[in-house]
Amino acid sequence: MITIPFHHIVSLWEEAKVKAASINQSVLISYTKKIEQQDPLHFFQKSEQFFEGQRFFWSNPDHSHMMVGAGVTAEFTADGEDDRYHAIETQWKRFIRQAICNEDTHSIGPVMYGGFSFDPKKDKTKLWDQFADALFILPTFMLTKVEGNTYITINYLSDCDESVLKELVMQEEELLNRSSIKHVNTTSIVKCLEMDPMEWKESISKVTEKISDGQMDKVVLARELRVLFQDKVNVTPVLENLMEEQANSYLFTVERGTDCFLGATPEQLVKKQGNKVQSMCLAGSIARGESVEEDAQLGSALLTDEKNMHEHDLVVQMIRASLEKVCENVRTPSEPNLYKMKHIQHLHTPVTAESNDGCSLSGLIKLLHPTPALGGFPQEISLQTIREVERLDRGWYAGPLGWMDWKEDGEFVVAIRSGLLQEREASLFAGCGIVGDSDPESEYQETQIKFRPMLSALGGNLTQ
Ligand SMILES: C=C(O[C@@H]1C=C(C(=O)O)C=C[C@H]1O)C(=O)O
Ligand SMILES: [Mg+2]
Repeated sequence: MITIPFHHIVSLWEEAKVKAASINQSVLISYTKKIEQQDPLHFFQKSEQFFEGQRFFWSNPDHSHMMVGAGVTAEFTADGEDDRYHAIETQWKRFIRQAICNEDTHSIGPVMYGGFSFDPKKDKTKLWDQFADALFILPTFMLTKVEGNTYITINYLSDCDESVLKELVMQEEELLNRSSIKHVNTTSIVKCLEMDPMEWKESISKVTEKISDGQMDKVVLARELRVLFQDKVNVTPVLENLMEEQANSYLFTVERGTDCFLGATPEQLVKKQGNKVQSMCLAGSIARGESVEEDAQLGSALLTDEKNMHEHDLVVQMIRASLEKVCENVRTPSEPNLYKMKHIQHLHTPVTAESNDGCSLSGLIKLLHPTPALGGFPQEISLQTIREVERLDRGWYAGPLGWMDWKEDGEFVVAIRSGLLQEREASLFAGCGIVGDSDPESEYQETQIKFRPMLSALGGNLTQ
């Protein structure tokens, strides 16, 4: 095991204190070191002993980029700001500009993670109290696994005491030691409560009428499933199940005290790396087949279904038009392909582009969110309709969730196929794109399928 030498921690801290005194504000010290291979899930579980309620997990679909955050060194919020995306990025830039990093950062360096609620203008309930409309965290420890290499980063502030430094080194040693930990099981589900399914179907009929009247083209309506458990849910085995079952998905977990928002989403909102920009149009859905033949039949039915193609095309048009405002060479294939997960298959159109100078990741999120895959089209009237007819508090469900590094590059997903765990309860969310010829019963069935990834990871099914 390679740990970070105490004298390095101290000498960077002393350098930071001098700088802090000269600029009259506390300075971040960020130390990154390459370490032996570590299983990120194991690290996530180990960090529970010091940082329960303060952990983060991220994996991209092919697991070539995984991150685990533990502890909170700094927090960024944007209450009352007109542009919450820009406000967060501005705070981050200022904070990072003064940071002292070790030379050996392997270009990993400090990374903040967090997310945005779906719609800050929607009336709030207590459900999402722990998740502000914009909330980002710089963790104390970050384990990063990229392209098979593993790194540990420690983030601390110049104004901490020397005793904190000693504690950090002790914690790091403990977190990285390979001693095995007790395997924990998921608890059992006592009850699943569908929140007003009849009313939800009625709201679909109302919306299809508005669409047929020509008021708008598409609105995404979501609903909630409440799950009650025997005991408090431990997040590690749930995450393990998601990892095993949900191939082709991003995995994410954000813990806030006793609440935890997690999911396995297939949907990327945007990734920016230098001037390279990627996004994804994902809309239009059908079940997976029992056999290879049935699966292929369902897939080709989806690719030729007018209703689903329309649902999808609205997303492609909007994402293209938004990116064209700030990027060159916005490229999409002319036809969607199929994107398959364990329980569902979608129409999928990948998007690539090159950003112009001055185009930031926060600017891209602002332009894109919510796309018609989660909001509707046109954007403002569909959001207004959701505010009026949807009964649930979406909170961070369907919002942008991701991370940003010290170069202001990063990746954000759309936080769907997700749930909010609160000790012995969970709220799961699923929605679907409503267009003029949507049938309430088949949209209802589509949401049933979309609940399955989370429900299955929690050890249940919809007959409970
Ligand atoms: C809204 C959700 O999914 C979205 C809606 C889809 C649809 O209606 O076909 C497909 C993919 C997602 O963009 C969800 O999973 O909750
Ligand atoms: Mg749909």
